[in-house]
Amino acid sequence: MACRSVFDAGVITSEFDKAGISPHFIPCVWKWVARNPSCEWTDIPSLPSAAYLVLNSKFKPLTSTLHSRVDSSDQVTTKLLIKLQNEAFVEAVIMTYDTRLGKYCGKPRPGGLRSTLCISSQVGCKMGCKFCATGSMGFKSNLSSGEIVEQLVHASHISSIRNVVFMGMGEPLNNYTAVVEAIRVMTSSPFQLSLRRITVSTVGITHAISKLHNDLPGVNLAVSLHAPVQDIRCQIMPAARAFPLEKLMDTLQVYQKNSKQKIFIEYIMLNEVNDEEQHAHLLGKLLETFDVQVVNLIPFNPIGSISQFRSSSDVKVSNFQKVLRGTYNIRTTVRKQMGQDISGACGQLVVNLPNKRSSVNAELLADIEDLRL
Ligand SMILES: C[S@@+](CC[C@H](N)C(=O)[O-])C[C@H]1O[C@@H](n2cnc3c(N)ncnc32)[C@H](O)[C@@H]1O
Ligand code: SF4
Repeated sequence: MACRSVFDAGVITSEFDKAGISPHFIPCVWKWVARNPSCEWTDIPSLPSAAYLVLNSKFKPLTSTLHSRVDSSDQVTTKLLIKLQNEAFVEAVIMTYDTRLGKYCGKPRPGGLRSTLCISSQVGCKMGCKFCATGSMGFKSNLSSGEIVEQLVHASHISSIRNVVFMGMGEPLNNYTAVVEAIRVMTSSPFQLSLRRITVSTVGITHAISKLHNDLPGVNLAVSLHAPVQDIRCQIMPAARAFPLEKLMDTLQVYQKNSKQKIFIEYIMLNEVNDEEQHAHLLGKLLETFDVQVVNLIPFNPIGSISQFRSSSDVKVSNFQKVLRGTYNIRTTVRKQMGQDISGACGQLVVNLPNKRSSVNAELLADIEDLRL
């Protein structure tokens, strides 16, 4: 039987419990592994002897390996290709921000560093969005909570990670239990990230959005809306049939009422699909009663022959932005293009080999990071 990751919190808690070992020892194990992923269990001092037996028989320090790493030419973006125990690959992207220079920077000065990590929650995705290469893969497997946390462990050996965004491969709310468990581990010792610095991006899985605030109060929610009306949403995002726009907006109203948190809205700009002035007005009206942190207009990243879409012209994107800002007073940004030379762009990945294009969206990280400043 395959060994489990020690970062699978539920599994290690239950195994320790069965062996009569206090759960208080778990953060100690995590601390050692986070510091030194190739440690031997016997390196960890002061554990009860039963703990060494359990660790030896059931767990590996890390179940995934860092297969390769590619830095962008400006060294702002680093893409990690991580091999899972089941031989599948996922990607994670690190972006480094220099707080003193006030921009993403490849050569940060000491003390001015903050890094954001974009991670994957699934291999492939069953949501099938027509503009997304990950969607075209279909669903392959869910990551365990440990495999999700291990992306943070690998990345932390390269950079000091301050923010985490679930905007890599997969639909995080479609792997809800593992994602919630992983976030709880990330916010506890030794990682101790603040929930405020973690963002979950979703296509709009309504029943999961309803639970999110209770399970993770304070976590940020980004919604990939992409159309202001149901029929366009259905054309480009098959999941909209299962999670209709009206239901989604009702769910978001309740979410905001309960959480008192602003939401991030993602809107991919697809030529002659959802990018006309009338769509901007419909979107503005749809969002009028919401507390929106920002609408991110995302230039479509071509995914070769997989998709029939084209990116909207700069003029159309700019007009769209003007309507949302001018008429509806909604903070609206246009996604920066980043990490292109290492294929670190939104939705472009079908991961198998190191040089294939990436689904991890470096531009999104930039927008989220900008808003934290
Ligand atoms: C890859 S998804 C992962 C998170 C989640 N499944 C979601 O859809 O929000 C992250 C973001 O990338 C966007 N995206 C997907 N394919 C894209 C493409 N080809 N060009 C630009 N953005 C894309 C998605 O719409 C979403 O807003
Ligand atoms: S955009 Fe998100 S939900 Fe849609 S197919 Fe890609 S990963 Fe899945």
